[in-house]
Amino acid sequence: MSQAKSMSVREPIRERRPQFWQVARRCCQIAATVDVAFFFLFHLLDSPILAWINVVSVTMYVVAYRALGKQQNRLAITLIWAEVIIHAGLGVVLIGWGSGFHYYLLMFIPALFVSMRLKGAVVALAALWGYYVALYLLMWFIEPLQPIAPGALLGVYLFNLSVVFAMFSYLSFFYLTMVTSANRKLRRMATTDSLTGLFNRRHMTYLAEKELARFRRSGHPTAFLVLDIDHFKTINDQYGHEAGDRVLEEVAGIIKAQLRAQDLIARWGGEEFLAVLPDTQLHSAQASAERVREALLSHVWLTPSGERIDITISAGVSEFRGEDDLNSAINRADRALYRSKEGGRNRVEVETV
Ligand SMILES: Nc1nc2c(ncn2[C@@H]2O[C@H](COP(=O)(O)OP(=O)(O)OP(=O)(O)O)[C@@H](O)[C@H]2O)c(=O)[nH]1
Repeated sequence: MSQAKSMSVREPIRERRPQFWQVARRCCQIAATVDVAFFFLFHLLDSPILAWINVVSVTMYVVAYRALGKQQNRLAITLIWAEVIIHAGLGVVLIGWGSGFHYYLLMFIPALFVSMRLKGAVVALAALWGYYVALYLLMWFIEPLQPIAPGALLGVYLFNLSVVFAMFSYLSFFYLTMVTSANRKLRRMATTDSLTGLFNRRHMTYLAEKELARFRRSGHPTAFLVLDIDHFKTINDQYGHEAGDRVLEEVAGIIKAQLRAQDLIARWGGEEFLAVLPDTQLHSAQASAERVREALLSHVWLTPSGERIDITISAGVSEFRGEDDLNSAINRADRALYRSKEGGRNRVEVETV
């Protein structure tokens, strides 16, 4: 029962959005620095209460910063919330709405959605809105308790506005960077094979179809190589799956190194690779396949335990023909590959009919 319960415990917030807590830590540093500036500013403006409030604020940010470092996120976020809400409220009540202290409350809007689940964020947002409006209405009915000179008020307003602008810009830039890198990662995951880094089958099919369309338009020759590691099962069986994986990675690297930058290379199946060679005639493609075969043959292959092993590859070569669809061109390369295997492996065969 207790185990079932612990299995259903929700994932801690930090693990869901680690970058958010990183930026929250940075915000604690910035906010504490701003509060130190406020301490001196309000002393100069002869507002000791507002000045000493900042000592409390800095202490709260320091504790929140340390709590974030220890992954005590709930404590940290409570402290940050309390600091901003009380500080903004006191600032407005003591020197007026014109101080611009209320702008700091708005900074919570994006942070709420990133740090909470949707339902909690909506409730907190409603509460924040209520507090903001209540503060505004309150200042309609009362005068500031510790007014400062109009020039000083303008200075405080401009300072607050500038800090909020700077912090929003920082947060926006941070989110933009995060989204861009997440998109890049997703695209990479959707198009590449995670083990070898080559294109995956789905993306290769898309790219090869595009090459086929280009071939139909321009008639430029386009060749196919299907490459298959020989007796790969034995490597797995004798040295383990992990050793097999390392071989796949290295073979992928060698194929890539031997072909041109514009050639498209994919992991087509378990130990099978497909390369599409644009603007390449059959005999050149055959020479490329031979180059790959020889490079693999002359490479020194070592197992994780340092044992030397032989790795060879067989290949089949074909090219697009006028009436082709993608499958028929690949099938011809496959048949040529089959002849390589039948003929003793470690060979390159070219399509016949
Ligand atoms: N380590 C590892 N092995 C894989 C992976 N994908 C497929 N395989 C293995 O690749 C082996 C392919 O075996 P077979 O199809 O019999 O081919 P082969 O042993 O290379 O024999 P020939 O192709 O006839 O020379 C199988 O044992 C699969 O389990 C992978 O991602 N990692």
